[in-house]
Amino acid sequence: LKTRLCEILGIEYPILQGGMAWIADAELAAAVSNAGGLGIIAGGSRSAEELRQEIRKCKELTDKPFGVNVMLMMPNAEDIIRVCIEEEVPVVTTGAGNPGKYIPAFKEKGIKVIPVVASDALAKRMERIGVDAVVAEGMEAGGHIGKLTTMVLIPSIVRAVSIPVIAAGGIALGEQAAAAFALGAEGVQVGTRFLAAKECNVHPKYKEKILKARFNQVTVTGITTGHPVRLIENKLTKKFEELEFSGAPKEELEELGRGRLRLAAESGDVDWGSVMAGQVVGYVNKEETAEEIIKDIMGGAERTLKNLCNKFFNCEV
Ligand SMILES: O=C(O)COc1ccc(-c2c[nH]c(CNC(=O)Nc3ncc(Sc4ccccn4)s3)n2)cc1
Repeated sequence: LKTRLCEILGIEYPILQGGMAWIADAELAAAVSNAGGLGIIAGGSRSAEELRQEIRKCKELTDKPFGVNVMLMMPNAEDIIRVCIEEEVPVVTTGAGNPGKYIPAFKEKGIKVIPVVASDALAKRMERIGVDAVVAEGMEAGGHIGKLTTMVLIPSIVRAVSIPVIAAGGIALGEQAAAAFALGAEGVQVGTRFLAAKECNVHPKYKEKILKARFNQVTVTGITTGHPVRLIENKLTKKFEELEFSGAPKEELEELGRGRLRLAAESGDVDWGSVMAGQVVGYVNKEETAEEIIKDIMGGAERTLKNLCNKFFNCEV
């Protein structure tokens, strides 16, 4: 199963691993890239120099393309971007903001840029300034989420631009990837399922929560603050919901949420940390290698699309 994205990024399968802050490091990214996808190192949770070391480590672990995810709202975003350019990172994905002013510097170095877009207006602006593809993330995703589901969001972004659209949010199985391709996506970005990869170095207690979580244990906090976050329910979410529905001021709620992802991902405090995860967490029940995950998703997507063709149109593929 090949799409334009494979040629543009030089990857075998049109599948990206989400550059999840505090979770995605060089080891996970290299394993995903070695298995034919695009591994992505989180830039949103490191100093510029720590990122430089992570990039160099990734280059030792794989000679395939890999990416760095830049969280544009981070205070050190410009330093992170400077290191990506100096280290000639093959691909940069960006989140939580408009990377417009950095595009010329990336393009001058031949660095591919793939922003997450929050609307078709932003998608059109990004295409006009020359980004290589866009990620459209549905609210099934873990972490900070938007308003629209993948099923609703993807066709609108596909119609808005002619560059490849990568679907994110609610994709962990081959059938879900096939559905994204049916909606017009030319790639998928997977987060939650790679959290449970053998090569993912998130704290074991976080990984255990992912493997045991059921669909009805995923909740969203912060809807009233305007910064909704999807995560697995625990003591923190119950405390947050109490405060939220007792009319606590927005600042108090935001303060409660600060630094909690690191607490869960690094220190393994899964009671009072933010155990961010997407709605698909109920399907993620065993630890597998990045290669097993990629082969399962891409193999499943191909099988699903071929079965649909045979079942509905009698074609013999
Ligand atoms: O028009 C504009 O300028 C605004 O543009 C945008 C606005 C929002 C977005 C956006 C929404 N979602 C995403 C990508 N998804 C995410 O970024 N999901 C996240 N989950 C947990 C996170 S934890 C964290 C780590 C470091 C700093 C802050 N938070 S980030 N980007 C993209 C562009």
